[in-house]
Amino acid sequence: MRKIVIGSRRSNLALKQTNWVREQLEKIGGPFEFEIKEIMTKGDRILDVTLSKVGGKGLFVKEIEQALLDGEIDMAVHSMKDVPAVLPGGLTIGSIPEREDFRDVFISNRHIRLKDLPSGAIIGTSSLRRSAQILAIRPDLEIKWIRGNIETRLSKLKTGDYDAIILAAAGLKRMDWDEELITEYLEPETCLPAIGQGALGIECRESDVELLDLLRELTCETTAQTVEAERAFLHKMEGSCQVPIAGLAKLLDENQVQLTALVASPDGKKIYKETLKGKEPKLVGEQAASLLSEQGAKELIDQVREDLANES
Ligand SMILES: NCc1[nH]cc(CCC(=O)O)c1CC(=O)O
Repeated sequence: MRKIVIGSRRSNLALKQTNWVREQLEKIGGPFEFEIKEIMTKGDRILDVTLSKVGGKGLFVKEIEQALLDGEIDMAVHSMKDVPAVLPGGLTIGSIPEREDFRDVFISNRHIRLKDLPSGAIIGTSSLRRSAQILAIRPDLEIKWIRGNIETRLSKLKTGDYDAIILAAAGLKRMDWDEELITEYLEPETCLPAIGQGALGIECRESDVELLDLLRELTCETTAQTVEAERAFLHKMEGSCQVPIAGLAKLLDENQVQLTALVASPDGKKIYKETLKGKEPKLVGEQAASLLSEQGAKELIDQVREDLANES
């Protein structure tokens, strides 16, 4: 009997996701037992700085990856949208289970839909991707940064600093809070989701063949292929969370993958967006990146990078 140690962030959502994966693996069975080890990451500790300024979403993942490399844990369950485009050497995503809802949602105590908000209303988000796309359709709204896990954000909404907040449907659905809170789903035409949004990824050591065999059983091929296209775009675009970047792929009947990819200026005034399809997910992602780059997205990204370098 091998004991497999699963590393997890301490947030309720992370633990919920990790426990779900554990249950699925236990159902598959085999000579394994599982233990969950909680890890406090830097991203969880630093709550007072804009996320993009302190090194981005990768913060949540880095320390867990180090624990994998050190052999302290054997696997970790991530939200794919938090996983940087490039993994450290020696690690791999062993499984991508079936995707939850990929959409963002609108949550407010006073208003039902985004379009109901009066001019000057304050939206809470710490995502450049969300703020750029919302400002593109509602330049009259105000964006105010908000940090913390889902519970923290919901309580900040209650205390009245914000008229509405935007969250991912997937997190709320996994917590079973969707029915009670969601009054509007933002379709991808309005707010294209983050790359990998709604999908989980299970990371482990490349050399752990035994575990990889087990994890493969939990993979959803459709999700894996669509997320591959999205992440190929992210990688080729050299995107970070310092630039509004979004992407959503779906599988068409003829076994083709169709990807909609977006890069925007932070104020939402300039939006590069294309939809393209092909048979090879990785290629489709890379083609999308080339196409948007040619149109001017590359300059936009370089400009943001330069501005950041000058700031610090
Ligand atoms: N940015 C944090 C984050 N990372 C993953 C999710 C949950 C949704 C998912 O699995 O994609 C969330 C919360 C949110 O954006 O509302």
